[in-house]
Amino acid sequence: MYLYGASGHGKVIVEIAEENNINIEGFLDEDLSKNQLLNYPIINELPDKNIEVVISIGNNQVRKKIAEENTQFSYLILIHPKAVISKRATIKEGTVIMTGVSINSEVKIGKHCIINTNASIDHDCIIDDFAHISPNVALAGNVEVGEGTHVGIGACVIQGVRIGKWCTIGAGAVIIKDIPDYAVAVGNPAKILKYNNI
Ligand SMILES: CC(=O)SCCNC(=O)CCNC(=O)[C@H](O)C(C)(C)COP(=O)(O)OP(=O)(O)OC[C@H]1O[C@@H](n2cnc3c(N)ncnc32)[C@H](O)[C@@H]1OP(=O)(O)O
Repeated sequence: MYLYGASGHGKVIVEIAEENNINIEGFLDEDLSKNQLLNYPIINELPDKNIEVVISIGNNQVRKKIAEENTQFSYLILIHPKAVISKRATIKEGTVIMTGVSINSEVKIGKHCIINTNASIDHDCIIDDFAHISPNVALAGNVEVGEGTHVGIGACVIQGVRIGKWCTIGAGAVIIKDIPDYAVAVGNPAKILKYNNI
């Protein structure tokens, strides 16, 4: 498999693939100044054929653009062996799940999401495509997170809350009511700071 994006996030994903004994051919990256990361080669030309890929870029908008522009690839799901995932959860292609994550019953996770280190996602949550749930986030039961939304490190969300699409939830925020599309919300209890211009 190849990782698209020779980045710090890519280093974490390499180690998930290694833990799963998946053969890593190298990174794909358009930056010609890069030629190696963690002893894996970086290939600057994008293959125009069906290869197995995970997009290892943290920016949700960029991840979406790359996925939409490169439909010739087969996108893998990568799950760290030390994540605990309900057999009733569903996870779509391109999504990566880091170490220490807990995902409970009937959670639905879309495509090309990042579920980062030690995040806790409780029963019946729905995470839409291209979302990023940062390290140590806690989502209570029945929370919805819209497409492309970034939930910042250590945030927590009470049960039943709906967070819209392309929102940014600040580090450590406590979300106790619904958040509209594109909002940037911070604090405890969280308040809307501004709106993302997407
Ligand atoms: C493995 C990994 O690395 S995963 C990556 C994880 N990264 C994150 O979780 C980052 C999350 N990002 C944040 O929390 C950011 O601070 C953001 C996106 C919420 C805001 O960033 P910016 O738009 O640059 O806002 P800026 O820094 O100018 O702050 C604006 C105001 O909001 C306040 N503020 C910013 N972030 C927070 C926060 N998380 N909680 C409370 N207040 C905050 C600032 O103090 C400032 O207040 P002031 O105007 O009274 O001085």
